[in-house]
Amino acid sequence: MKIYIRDGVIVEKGQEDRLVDTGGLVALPGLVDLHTHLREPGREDAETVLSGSRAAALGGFTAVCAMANTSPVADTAGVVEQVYRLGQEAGLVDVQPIGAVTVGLAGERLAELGAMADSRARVRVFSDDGHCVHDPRLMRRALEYVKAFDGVIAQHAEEPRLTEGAQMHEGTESARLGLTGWPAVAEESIIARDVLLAAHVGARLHICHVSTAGSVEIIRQAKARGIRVTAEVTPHHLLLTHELAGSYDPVYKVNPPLRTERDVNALREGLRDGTIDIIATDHAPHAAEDKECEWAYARPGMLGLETALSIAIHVLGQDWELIADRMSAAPARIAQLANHGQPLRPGSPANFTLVDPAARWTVEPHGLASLSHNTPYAGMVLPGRVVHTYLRGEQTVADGKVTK
Ligand SMILES: NC(=O)N[C@@H](CC(=O)O)C(=O)O
Repeated sequence: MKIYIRDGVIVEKGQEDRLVDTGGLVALPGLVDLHTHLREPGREDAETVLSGSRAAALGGFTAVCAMANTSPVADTAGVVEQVYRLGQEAGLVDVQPIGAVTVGLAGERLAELGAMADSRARVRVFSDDGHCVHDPRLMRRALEYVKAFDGVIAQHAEEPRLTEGAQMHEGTESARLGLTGWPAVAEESIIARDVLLAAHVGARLHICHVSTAGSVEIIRQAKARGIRVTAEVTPHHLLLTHELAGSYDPVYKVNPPLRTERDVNALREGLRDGTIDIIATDHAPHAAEDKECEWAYARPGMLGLETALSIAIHVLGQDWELIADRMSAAPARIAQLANHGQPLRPGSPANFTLVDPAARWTVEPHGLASLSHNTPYAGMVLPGRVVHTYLRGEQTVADGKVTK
């Protein structure tokens, strides 16, 4: 297949100023991640906008949405503009900042949602991720506010009173290990409440990192009723289960926690039938001091950007149409990123990635572009490798190496 490009846009044959021959590689629209932690400003030892952009490009992404739980929190126009500018300077993927819903993620007062929406960063997705917007009145107000510009509230669904002291999924394994559990109902009760609030307000709600079979069922029913809810699942919740906590290796500690095989199967089914709209990485880099310690003291979170596509291929098979929808078209639509997610045809921006489906590679934590090493896939042999990535016709990854 040949892709003809002019001024960063795909054109008809004969109009190009540049030609890319895909050879035997699979061409996918540039992947879009709705849930990335870039850690800048504040924890540049764990990740920066530049290092995270490198990891993203190597993973086949052309756009990432940067979560707001930085330090300072991205709760003002000033901070979201800073992150946006850093993304432009890195120039490897489009970095779209997510704004906090509440000031300082404290869950008490609404942040400057309108100012962030009107800023140069043009924020459309708001999230207190890492924290649940727990107060139902505040959640209602946030939904009402963003409805005016068809924005979306991305909820980290966790009833904090049910997860106090929680270290892992509440079930047979937590009982056996003697660790406090994070019950499925802590997630499901917030999702149930919030789909009703979204229905009441008529605004868009997005559920971050869905992890339980019960959550999938609530979202399925809400969609059947016409409620404007979308949902994401992470690669790790599609593959890994709670028994891994038995190793006491904190690389497996994550929020929400790894669940049961039954949950994994329900998440896969939900992703296939469209109940779950997208795969989002929840790329959560942590410095060694925060991760290479005892389980109880370790921060939750796992790397995801550089392995997401391979895990998707591993879980879904080489279903390129499904992968292109769940990892590019649908997340671009939810985040209102008009220049991403389009099919590769004349008129679309030349954002794409070329993948060798036959390649297998071994995950080496210190060989990744991320500044942190907390991948749960160390030593695993994964299918599918990103060979080249293009952003507006410019190569960001060439022969598996980032160009900047
Ligand atoms: N997903 C995670 O396990 N961690 C996230 C925040 C969070 O959701 O706790 C992080 O920022 O590290």
